[in-house]
Amino acid sequence: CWVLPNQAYQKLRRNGFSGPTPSFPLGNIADMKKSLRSSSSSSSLSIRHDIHSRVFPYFSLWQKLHGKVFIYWLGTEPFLYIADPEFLRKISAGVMGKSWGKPTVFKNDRKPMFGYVKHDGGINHKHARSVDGPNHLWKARNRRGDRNHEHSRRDHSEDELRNELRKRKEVFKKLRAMQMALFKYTRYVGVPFSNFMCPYQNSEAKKLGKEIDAMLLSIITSRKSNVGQPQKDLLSLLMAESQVGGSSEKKLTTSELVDECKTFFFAGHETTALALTWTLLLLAMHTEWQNQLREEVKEVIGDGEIDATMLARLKKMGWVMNEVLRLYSPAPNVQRQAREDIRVDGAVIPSGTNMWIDLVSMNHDRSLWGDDVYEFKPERFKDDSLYGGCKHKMGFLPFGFGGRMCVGRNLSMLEYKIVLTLILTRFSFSLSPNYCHSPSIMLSLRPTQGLPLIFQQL
Ligand code: HEM
Repeated sequence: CWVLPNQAYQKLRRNGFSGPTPSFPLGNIADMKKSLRSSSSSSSLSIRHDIHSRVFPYFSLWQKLHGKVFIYWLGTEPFLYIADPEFLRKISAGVMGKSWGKPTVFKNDRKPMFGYVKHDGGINHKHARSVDGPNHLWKARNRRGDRNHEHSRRDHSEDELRNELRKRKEVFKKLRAMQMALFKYTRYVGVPFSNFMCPYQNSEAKKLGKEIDAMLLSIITSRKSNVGQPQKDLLSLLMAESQVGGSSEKKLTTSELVDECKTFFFAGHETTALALTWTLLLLAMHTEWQNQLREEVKEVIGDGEIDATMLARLKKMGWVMNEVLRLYSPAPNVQRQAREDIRVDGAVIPSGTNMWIDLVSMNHDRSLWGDDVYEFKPERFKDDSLYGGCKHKMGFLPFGFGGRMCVGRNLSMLEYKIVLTLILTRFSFSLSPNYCHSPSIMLSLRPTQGLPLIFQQL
């Protein structure tokens, strides 16, 4: 618990990395909790986008004392904190995809959420294909002019649909409850025997995990037995994709399908839904951008049916999405674990080192973005659609980087544009006077007090 991590820590220190002093067995967790408590008491009516010191107050403080690269401790696990894109470039330059893993310390804690983390040696290739698969199938369906979606829905017996919808709602409710339970529990990540510190949350998460698996299993099994009456939704597309070619290598097992569903909720649904949520906030505050996007949708799509090629032509909407991901990145950090020694500027980051890359800090770094860093300015992506004028190519990583980059980025862009198009063509919206700006991290970056909006039908 202590000797090995401490040896790793000493190696890092010898290589010139400093950081806040840890104590046994919590590491720096007590300081982190204390600083969070004082910052979270400050939900406010004024909306400021410089959120770093609010959502990561401890990192913001330690940066002032130790710079943009330092060591801190989660329990008995040392983490190398990184908010310097040049340092990140250097350490990732010579690293092959397989030499990066996810910190093992998170593996067990998050198991009820993502069964797939067992494939830690790299992205599960079946998984990657199936996440991108719906995208291809969606395009293919539209190319073929197959518009039988509604039709096939009607074919499906009403009772079965109702039954499945009820189960799906229940699954979502339980997944959300599991997230809350796990969030409290994972605050003691890295602390030896932390299972006993939050026994209720821990057993609750495990219980919910089992219930969710059983419900998803029953949905998949009943889908499988309904040959010839497919629903055209993501699960069916995944199931169809897993059958394509029919070879056993390509097929997903039922338990892999269950894992995929959970991944879609946490890695896929949550992130895209939050990107849309923050977009609604920013568009409610900037009605000129609401109007610009509405105009663009009118020009590109008109009254016709949305298809993938049209979505690609919604350029301004793409800028808005990027600017939202910059200011309010739903995935606020990226984690890595070195699987081999990494050499950087004569120093060595030893194999096994955990790394915590702070995306919120880099997205709000004045030295990378300029004096307008806290302003909502989608036009910064006009001439530089990938980096928005960021002074460093590794300074804007909303979907991560390298071999472990988000496998759902294309899908999320499609979902985002479809949903936003549907909202913009039906409603105009403004911020409710009851809105309280309360961004905080609960695994993802969320408005903890919700986002009340006033909608007006167009
Ligand atoms: C706005 C939406 C999204 C954002 C901001 C986002 C962001 C991220 C980030 C930052 C990572 C970590 C990458 C890394 O470690 O380098 C990640 C990983 C991942 N994302 Fe996304 N994501 C989004 C949507 C989606 C969607 C729709 C899916 C589809 C299911 C998805 C599936 C995944 C998976 C499976 C991984 C893990 C990859 C691995 O470590 O093997 N994401 N995402």
